Amino acid sequence: MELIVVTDPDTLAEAVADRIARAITARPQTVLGVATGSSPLGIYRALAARVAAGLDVSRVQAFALDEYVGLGPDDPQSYAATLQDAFARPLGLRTSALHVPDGTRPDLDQACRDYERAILDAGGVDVQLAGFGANGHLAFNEPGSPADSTTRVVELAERTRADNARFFDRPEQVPHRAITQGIGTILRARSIIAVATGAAKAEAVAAAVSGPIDTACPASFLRLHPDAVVYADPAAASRLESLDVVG
Ligand SMILES: N[C@@H]1[C@@H](O)[C@H](O)[C@@H](COP(=O)(O)O)O[C@@H]1O
Repeated sequence: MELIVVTDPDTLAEAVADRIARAITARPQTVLGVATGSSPLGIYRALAARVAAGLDVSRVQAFALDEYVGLGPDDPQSYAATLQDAFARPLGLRTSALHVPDGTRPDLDQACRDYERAILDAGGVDVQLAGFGANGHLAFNEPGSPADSTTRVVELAERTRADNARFFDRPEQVPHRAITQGIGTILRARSIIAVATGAAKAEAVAAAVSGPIDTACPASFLRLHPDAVVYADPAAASRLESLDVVG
């Protein structure tokens, strides 16, 4: 796994947007894997600027990593709504080009199987963007998640619910469960770009990049992938040794 430390979050966003734009230019029907949280927001803004400057995304499809159980696209806190607002609409993607697990289906296990199938039917993810949970989670794969896991319903760790409470009016509104792509699902992507900014991610980045590859830090499984890169700012990389900062 490659680690690239860039000077600041804006530089990181531009560098990652360039990388994704190059992939889309080379393959206009690129299937992107998209993440929620604060970390990718600058990247989505930088990509939207490239679309405004002429990057053609009319054939791009996108698959979200995860969704809360019980929240549908009409709920502003759902990842479906968040990704429409932050990613799909600014890039001018058709609504149908963004796929998000359906956490409102009565049969959630079937919804998970259908989501795995939809990714396969689209030809798999070409470029997967991911953030890091402060506890090392990847998508909503909490510590303990196996490397070969597929899309499934998971219980969220209390730390994850607390970290994500800022997006809700009240902490108790944060759902207890989510549908998440599994680690195995994510590792099937042809390339993976994981991003981290800020000191709150330093421990997770250090564990993922230089700790043991095991379920205690699901993000460490990225090291099993042949084409995974981590972009971090100096704060997020501060628990690692001997770094070359670029950008
Ligand atoms: N399910 C998402 C993760 O996919 C994301 O990586 C994490 C980090 O969020 P942030 O970038 O806001 O720190 O948030 C949520 O838990």
